[in-house]
Amino acid sequence: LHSDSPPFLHKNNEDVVEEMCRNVIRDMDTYGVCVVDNFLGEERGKAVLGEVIDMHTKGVFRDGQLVSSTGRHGDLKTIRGDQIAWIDGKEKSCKNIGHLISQVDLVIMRANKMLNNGKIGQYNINGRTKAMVACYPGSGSHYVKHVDNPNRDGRCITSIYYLNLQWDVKRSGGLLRIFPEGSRGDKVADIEPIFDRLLFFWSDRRNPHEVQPAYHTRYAITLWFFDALEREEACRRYEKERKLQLSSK
Ligand SMILES: COc1ccc2cc(-c3cnc(C(=O)NCC(=O)O)c(O)c3)ccc2c1
Ligand SMILES: [Mn+2]
Repeated sequence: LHSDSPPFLHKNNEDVVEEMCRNVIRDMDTYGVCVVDNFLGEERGKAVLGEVIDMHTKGVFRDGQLVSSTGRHGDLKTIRGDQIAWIDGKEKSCKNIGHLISQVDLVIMRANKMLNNGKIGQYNINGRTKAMVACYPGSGSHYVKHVDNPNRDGRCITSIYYLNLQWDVKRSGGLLRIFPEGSRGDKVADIEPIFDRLLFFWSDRRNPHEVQPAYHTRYAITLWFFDALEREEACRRYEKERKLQLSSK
């Protein structure tokens, strides 16, 4: 699952990107999950972290809070404790986040071209969401087991870049646990949200996952990549539902 990538300075070297793409394709085909460590290198990684911390300090994050009153006494149990901000990477105060996004794009679009005549895992990736910068505040915030794309909304790959220096799961929690489908609970993928780690996994029901309670501030940047066909069908469905709702008013 782990493929160490060489230091950043060679990153733009064609055959290094090529090699990384082959690892991503191999791991996605074999496990549906892929981890690339030292993705940007320490200097660039810290520059991205600096921009995220600045955003947090400026109060840019909004509660991603989804709550449900599941407790008997109607107490509100949080489903999701993260705070989020959407970034397209062109903002002048986010040029390092913008560079991270372009590097992840490079890997995904190259992988998309390389195998299965222009598809990765039978997908044809033609777009993505903006970057979701997420902060789990250290107060035991967590995210219950969920599937990112349970109903074919077009997202096929979840890509998460972690920013947490000297993160120790034993002390700080915040482990991402993926329960790959058909693993009958005995095989899980435990991903520590460590600094400069890039993670890919299929966004659909193949990868239910949870974020275990975090006891220190935990930062991550997520991009979801779209499969052209699934996205087009989802938008068509959405358009039809919208028209139905409008006509029934
Ligand atoms: C309707 O608007 C929104 C806006 C943002 C949303 C973000 C998530 C989400 C999904 N997954 C994770 C996750 O699995 N993180 C794993 C990790 O950090 O290691 C996460 O942090 C956040 C879900 C629904 C949303 C709906
Ligand atoms: Mn998720």
